[in-house]
Formats: sequence, structure tokens, C-alpha cells
Amino acid sequence: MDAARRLPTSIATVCLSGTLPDKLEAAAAAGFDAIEMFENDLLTFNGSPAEVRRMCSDLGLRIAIFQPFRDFEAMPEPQRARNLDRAERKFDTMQALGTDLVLVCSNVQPAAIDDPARAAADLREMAERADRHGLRVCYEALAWGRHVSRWRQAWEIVRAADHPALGLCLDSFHTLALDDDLSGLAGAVPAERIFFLQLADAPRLSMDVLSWSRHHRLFPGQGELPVAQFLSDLLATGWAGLLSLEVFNDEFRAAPSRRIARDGQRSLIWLMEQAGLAPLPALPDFSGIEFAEFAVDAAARQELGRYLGGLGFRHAGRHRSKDVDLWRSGGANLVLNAEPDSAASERFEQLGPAVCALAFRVDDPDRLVGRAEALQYPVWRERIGEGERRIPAVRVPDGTLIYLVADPAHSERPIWEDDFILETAAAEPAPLLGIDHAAQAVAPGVMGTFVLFYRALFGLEPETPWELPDPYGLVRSRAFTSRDGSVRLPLNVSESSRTGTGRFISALAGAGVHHLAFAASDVTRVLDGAGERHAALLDIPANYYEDLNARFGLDGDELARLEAHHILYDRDAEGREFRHAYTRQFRDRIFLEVVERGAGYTGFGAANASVRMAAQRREASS
Ligand SMILES: O=C(O)c1ccc(O)c(O)c1
Ligand SMILES: [Mg+2]
Repeated sequence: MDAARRLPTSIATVCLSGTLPDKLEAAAAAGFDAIEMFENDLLTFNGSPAEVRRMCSDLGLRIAIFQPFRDFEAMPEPQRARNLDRAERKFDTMQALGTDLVLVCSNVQPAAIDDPARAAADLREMAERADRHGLRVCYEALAWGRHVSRWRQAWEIVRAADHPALGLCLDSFHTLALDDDLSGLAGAVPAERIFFLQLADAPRLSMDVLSWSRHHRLFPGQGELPVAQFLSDLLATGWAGLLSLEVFNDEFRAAPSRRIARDGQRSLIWLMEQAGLAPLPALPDFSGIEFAEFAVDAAARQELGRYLGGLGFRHAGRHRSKDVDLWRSGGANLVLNAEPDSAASERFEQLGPAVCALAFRVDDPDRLVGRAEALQYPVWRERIGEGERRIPAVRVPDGTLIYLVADPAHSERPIWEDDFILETAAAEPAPLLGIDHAAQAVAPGVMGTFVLFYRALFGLEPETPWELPDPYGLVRSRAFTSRDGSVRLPLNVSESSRTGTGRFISALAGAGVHHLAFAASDVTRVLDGAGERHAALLDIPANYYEDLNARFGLDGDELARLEAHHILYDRDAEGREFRHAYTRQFRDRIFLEVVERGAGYTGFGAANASVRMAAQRREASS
């Protein structure tokens, strides 16, 4: 990374869970240079400000700001005089803490006077007093401030106050939440008058802005606000200061502080790239999912082999040095790994048979490893035998590995030939084309970590979430898809532990891939042989086909064919079709799907998800 343009980073103590020492340690461990000291975290700490100062300096952290100082400006007497006294007392605290900057957020009191000149005079008075102690004040427009809610208003007041110890604090949330931006900042506000920058993203929600801000803020890249554009507009003033995260989020405050702090640091590294400050190794180009890997033991391998055989998979190879088998149908590869002392066996010990890895085909695996390292995502390198190919991997937050392989179409030798003794392929009656998508269950409260992982590391963009009604609760699904559509990863979250997703999460101690879908050019042909091969397909009720007929007016033959093969059907607004069928579950923990995706259809048949989930529930209890 171009270190010259990399800006120092900071995180507000309010972002993190735990006691103040926990928060500080987590911030330091994640590599932050500074913190925002939230007053409440000081009030609840059983030690002096001087001790906090010492803890921070021992950890290599600077206290960049003390905040918030509320409801100060434009108050009638006697509150005005009282507020100035209150400020003097906080100046003492700041000096004990060893920080020179205090944040005044715009007044929310009904009693506040609607007079920018009064606000300016009061802030000038406060700045003069601060200056006598060698301290400074910055003024921030809260989006719900009584009379000041936008940065332009705050700036007009700061400009009118005209004191060198008074500057502006910008907070991306307050600006972007009001659909405002920083256009016009460069040219209007000299960079040296911008004393502090706070960064936060958020999902777009329609709710009052105060509740939105206090409970739903996210780190940059986890939400939907144009935070990178915000930073770019700020940089256009010539400003180069501290990037400080200020996120109020209920899930963050319940989560382990180390994970959240680490995500925060990653979000800023990513943001610096997005805003053109400090480049990272470029995002990959994808060309699909090369294989999925199951962690098995000997018994599970046999059982899983039979299950896969039902869809036409055949045993296609044996690893040269490890207890690993390749199963294949056409372009779809599945690896069954029973090697002791491996990443797979570690997964098996914890979870039993489970998908332990996926492999993405990318243009340059080494470049992506470099990107992962720059973003502080853990990279995994499995030990290898002589002459075997080392395939690097990154670890998904749930522990699943994602191997990175060069597109076999562009490399001299496909990975399989180096590492496996391949069997000569027999003619396949209805080969699969490849892996269409891999769905992951994600525990509630971790979605932000996953969004950042897939977006920052891989450039996969989250699509609009779907709400899928399981018989026992709601499942929220959000797909991450590469621009070319070759990698598709639906992520499913459920607050209820009784839904299929919820049960999977509790059974598998967290999360992971619970559903693999294979692409076929003709789903009916793949399923034609399924009966003979004893593939158990998920039963779909006749009512479903009645409704299909009503909705789409399919012809009778087509409808009968769908029903006979347990195939579900969808058609998008442009008339593009999607046919898909599901197998029964393997040990109540994974199921397979075969999909026939009409050209241009980008969905997953979400309209059919409730039928599928109800059928799975019947199957599980039968
Ligand atoms: O929610 C608040 O009160 C609050 C306080 C300080 C800030 O910097 C802020 O952005 C919000
Ligand atoms: Mg703020």
C-alpha cells in the first residue's frame, strides 16, 4: 500500500462492547492510532482520567477527542452561564486525559434560541476559554439538531464565530442520512478549519433519523450510504487528517470487541482505497466456483457418495498423497476430504460432515492473497506433498475456507492433474455445468462482518434483501454476486432458532454453507435418471402446481413434467425462466439443488422459497 497517503485511523469507544480497558485493548490490537473518548465510557470507568491517559499511552493510542458536549449553544440565561461553567470543568478533564479537542454537537433542546448569531457568540466564548488552556472546540450538526442539522449551517456559525480554536466536525452519517452531501465544501471551507471527521455508514431505513443513528449505524462498506464519495469530497479541500469511526449499533455493542474493532480497521483500509487515497491489490475477476469441499470421515464419505450419486456425481479421482476423493459431474467438482490433521479434519471434529471449503476461480490468486493480507483477513496455506500445487485460501468469518484457484482455462495445468490420480471419464448422460451458487447460513448479529468480507475483499455486491417465510419464522436472504454473475452466494439469517436456517446455525455451532446449487442446461434430463439412482427429491405439494398454472398459464405437458420431476418454476418480469429442484437433506444439514437458469435470469426462485422450506420441515419431521 502507498503508505505516504495512508491516513491515521481512530475509533470511538462507543463502537465497542465491554469495559473501557477492553475497548482500548481491542482498538490497539486492531491497529488504530487513536480513539474518541466517549464521556459515558469515562463516567462508568472506575479510575481517574490520568489512569485512562496512561492506559492509552501504554497501548500506543492517542485520545483524539473528548465527546460529546451537548446542548451548549444558544441557550437563554441562566443556562448559558451554567453551560460555560460546565465547559470549564470538562476542560480540566480533557487536560487530565491529555486530549486537546472537544466535540460540541448541535443543541437539541426545545429552549434553544433560533439565532445563529447567538450560537456563534456562545461558541466563540467557549473557544476563547478553551484556547486559554491550549484546547480546541469543534462543532457538529446533529441531523436532528433543534436549529442546526446540516454542515452548512454549522459552518456558517463557525465562520461567524471566527476564532482559531473553533472548527468544524463533519460526520458522514448526519450528512448522508439527510440525503445531503459535501458538494460545495471545497472552496467554501478551508481544510484547516475542519478539526475532526467521523465516519459511519448505515442501511437505508425509513425511520426517524435519531433512532436510525443510535441503533443502526455501520462501518463504511457495511451499509448503503455513499461514504467513499463523502470522503472524496472532503479530500478535495486538501484536508488530510484522522479517519475516525463513530458507530452506534446494538449488535456491535453485544459482539466481541476484538472482532468489531478489526472490522472497523478493515473498513477504513477499504475506504482509503475506494476514495483513491491508498490503493490495494486490485479486486479479482471471477470465473466461477471450481469446487466445494466436504469434511468427512470414512462413514460419512460413503454415505455422502451415495447421496451425490443420486444426482449423477461419480467418483472421479483420488488424491496422490492424502485421504481425499474427487466426485464429479460434468463441470461440477466436489472434494470429499477425510485427511487427518488438516483444515478439513479440524472442521469435521467440530461439526461432523459439513462443507468446509469453496474454491473460487479468479484471474490472479496471489494478487487476491495480497489483498486479503492488506485487509488483515487471515490467509490459510495447507501443507502439501511433493510436486503438489499449493492452493492459498482465505478464511470466511465463519471458518469456511475459500480456496483461490487460477481459471483452468487460463492456466497450463488444471489443479486436478497435479494433485489427483484421475479416473478416465465415462460418458455422462446428463452432466452438470458447474456450481451455480452456494448458500450460507449466518448467525444473527454477524451480517456486517460478512458484508464487509465479501464486499471489501472480493468486490461482491450485496443485492436487495429478500424475506423468506419459513413455517417457523422469517429468513432474511441477501445474495452477494460477482459482476459477471459467475459467483453467487446467498447469505441467510434468521432470528428464530426454529427455522431451517436457525436450526442449521445451532446444529453447526455458528454458520456455514448449507446448500449447494448446481447449474444444468436441462434440469429435467438431470432428474430423469434420479429415480433410478435413488435420489430422493424434495416432495412438492400438488397445490403448488395448481397455483403455477394459475400464475403462469404453463401448458399442460410442461406442468405435468415439472410436477413429475418435483421441479419448481419461476419467471421474472422480463419473461426469463428459472427451473429448479431440491434433494432431500443429507443428515439434516445440507441439501442440493439443480437449477436451469434461463439466460439473464439473476434470481434464486425466491418466490418458491416458502414452498421449499415447508417441504423441508415436513421431511425433517417425517
Ligand atoms: O447520538 C448522539 O447524541 C450523538 C452524539 C455525538 C455525535 O458525534 C453524534 O454523531 C451523535
Ligand atoms: Mg458524530
